[in-house]
Amino acid sequence: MKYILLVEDDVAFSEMLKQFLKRHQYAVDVCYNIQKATIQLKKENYDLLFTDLRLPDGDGISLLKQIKHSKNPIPVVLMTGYAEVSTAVQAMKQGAFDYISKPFNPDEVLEVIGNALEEKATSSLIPQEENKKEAGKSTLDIVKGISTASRMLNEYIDLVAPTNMSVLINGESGTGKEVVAKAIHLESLRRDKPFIAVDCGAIPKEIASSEFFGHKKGAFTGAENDRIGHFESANGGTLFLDEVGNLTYENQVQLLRALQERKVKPVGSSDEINVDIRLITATNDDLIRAVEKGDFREDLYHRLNEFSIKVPNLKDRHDDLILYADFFLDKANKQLNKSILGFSKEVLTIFQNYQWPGNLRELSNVIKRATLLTQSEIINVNVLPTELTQTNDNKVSLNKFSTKENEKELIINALKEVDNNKTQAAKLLNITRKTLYNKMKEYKLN
Ligand SMILES: Nc1ncnc2c1ncn2[C@@H]1O[C@H](COP(=O)(O)OP(=O)(O)OP(=O)(O)O)[C@@H](O)[C@H]1O
Repeated sequence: MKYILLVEDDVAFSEMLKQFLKRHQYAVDVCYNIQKATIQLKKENYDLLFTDLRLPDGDGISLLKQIKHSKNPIPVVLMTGYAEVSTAVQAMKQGAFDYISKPFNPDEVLEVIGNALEEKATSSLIPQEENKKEAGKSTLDIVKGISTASRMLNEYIDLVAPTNMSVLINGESGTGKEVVAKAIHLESLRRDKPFIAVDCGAIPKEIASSEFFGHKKGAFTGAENDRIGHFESANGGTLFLDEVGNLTYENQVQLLRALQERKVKPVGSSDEINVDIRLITATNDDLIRAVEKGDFREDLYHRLNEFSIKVPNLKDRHDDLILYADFFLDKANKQLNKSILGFSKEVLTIFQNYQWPGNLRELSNVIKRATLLTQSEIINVNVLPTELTQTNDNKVSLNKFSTKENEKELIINALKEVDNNKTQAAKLLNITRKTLYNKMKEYKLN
């Protein structure tokens, strides 16, 4: 199985190309800019680089130069627009294997890639076994996202992670608050120490102090053995308290004391234990309102909120949706031992119109269920739960998409909505940029 790095900033187009290549037995990773591609090239042994010439942070030729100067050069194929053909020819003089100008047809892509890989196989001195990769291999456990909201979130994570500051994570249910907390821990100096996650909403208030600070055998009825509390378990590492707004007033006082004194005393013990923990908390309540109402201690609130991070709702991460869908499909395929290739166009339209009240968790569940129910290669509308297909938004837009007469009107509306940005409009319409251009020409919308 040959392993291709695809570098293309048009998310919908790159996704389509990736699925197409996967269907033809290639393993593909996608990057959207040069910076990410440079990191990937250092990390993985690819057989081929397939890159757009124009990228948000430079041009594909700089990647070509890097590869030519590396120890194990691989073939590079460039994608170009019509107007860039002369640049592509220059690139070939600098060592690119070939270029392919957009719009291109699928057979052309397969032919150029096939030729480039064949050339590599005959000229390469590296034993082929070393280059073998598994289908769809991804080294990422989570999706970082490329939407503006995700970029800001990732920036905040990168900034605060190496510090020792307490972080309060806000966000609706299922947005990924725990994943953010884990990411902060893994990027911190405490990454080799424990990460202990505690759901405060699930702890009965009577046993909360024993849960947090531990207890001695016989401290209360039922305490049959010594027990270590979460603070001690997390010593040296990170303690993540989810649903922190659910703590009783009494538990809030105990928590504040432990944080201020950096010591805990197990229930029934007279000895104090020194603890060094970094605290990360999460809530989907409005803690400021809780403070105003007197339900949450203001001093504790400030102690927890040295830095705050808001995790965006899935509906506000529109540009990430396909990435997440693809990630959850790969995951479901592995868990259920299936090999479904992707989603039908209608399904992607429904995904993009739906509001996702349950956020990433809901998307993940919907895809897992659909993967289980699907018997063909592609996930179709019939395996989606009714709450997705019965919403007014989706009824209207699906009808509209399926009738030719409305197409022109839809394109005009989409272009208006995104200030004539063709890439964004194509994403909204769930068609490729090239199809959008063709349709605009057909309807004389230039
Ligand atoms: N960046 C990400 N990449 C991939 N999967 C993610 C990402 N963020 C969250 N998830 C997945 O989404 C689901 C919900 O995430 P998580 O449990 O972190 O949400 P939460 O906001 O803590 O939820 P709750 O408010 O219910 O506690 C999980 O299955 C998680 O693995």
